[in-house]
Formats: sequence, structure tokens, C-alpha cells
Amino acid sequence: MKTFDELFAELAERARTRPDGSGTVAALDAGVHAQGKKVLEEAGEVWIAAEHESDDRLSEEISQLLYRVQVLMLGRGLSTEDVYRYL
Ligand SMILES: N=c1c2ncn([C@@H]3O[C@H](COP(=O)(O)OP(=O)(O)OP(=O)(O)O)[C@@H](O)[C@H]3O)c2ncn1[C@@H]1O[C@H](COP(=O)(O)O)[C@@H](O)[C@H]1O
Repeated sequence: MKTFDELFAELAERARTRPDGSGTVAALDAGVHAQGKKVLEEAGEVWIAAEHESDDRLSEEISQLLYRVQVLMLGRGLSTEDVYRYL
């Protein structure tokens, strides 16, 4: 189990060290357009899960959306502070 901040730190480290086999590195290399499409795709899956699926499936879809949002943040060079200042 990890928090939003812990996952973001982990993904930032992946971006920095670029380990072989990292899906995050591949997603970052795919560029902002592809990263944005993934955010939209996962958001749609969250919506469907919220209407039709279990709490567990919804939670899983939300976790994937958070991951995709973080990849997009890293793709654009944003930090968590850049976002948190608007919360
Ligand atoms: N939390 C996640 C996470 N959530 C979602 N995903 C990716 O998103 C996919 C699910 O989304 P999709 O519905 O788009 O599935 P898909 O289209 O079949 O997947 P792709 O072909 O696009 O990979 C998963 O198969 C993962 O590839 C994640 N990939 C990685 N993480 C975490 O990120 C960290 C770094 O991971 P790596 O970069 O892979 O080492 C680790 O802690 C991982 O647990």
C-alpha cells in the first residue's frame, strides 16, 4: 500500500533512473498526447465502475486513474506542489 505522494516519488525516480522494463518509462516516452489519452480512458473506466461495479473494482480503477494522472504530471514536468497549491 502507498500514498499518492509515495507513488509520485517512485515514478519520479523511475523517470530519473529509467530502469529496464518499467511501464512508467515507456508511458513517459510515449509523450503527453498518449499520456492524456490514458487519463481519459481511465476516467471513463472509473465512471463505468462507479455506476455498475463493486467498490473494490471502483477502487482499482481510481488507483489506475491516479497513476495515469501522475504519469501526465511527470510528462509535463509538474510537481505535486504545482497541483496542491490549487487544492
Ligand atoms: N500503480 C501503477 C499502475 N496503475 C496502472 N498501471 C498501468 O496501467 C495498466 C492498466 O491500465 P489499462 O487499463 O490502460 O491497461 P492496458 O491498456 O492493458 O495497459 P497498457 O498496455 O497500456 O500497459 C496496467 O497494466 C499498468 O501497466 C500501473 N503501472 C504501474 N503502477 C505502479 O507504478 C510503479 C512503477 O511501475 P513501473 O514503472 O512499471 O516499474 C509501481 O509501484 C507500480 O505498482
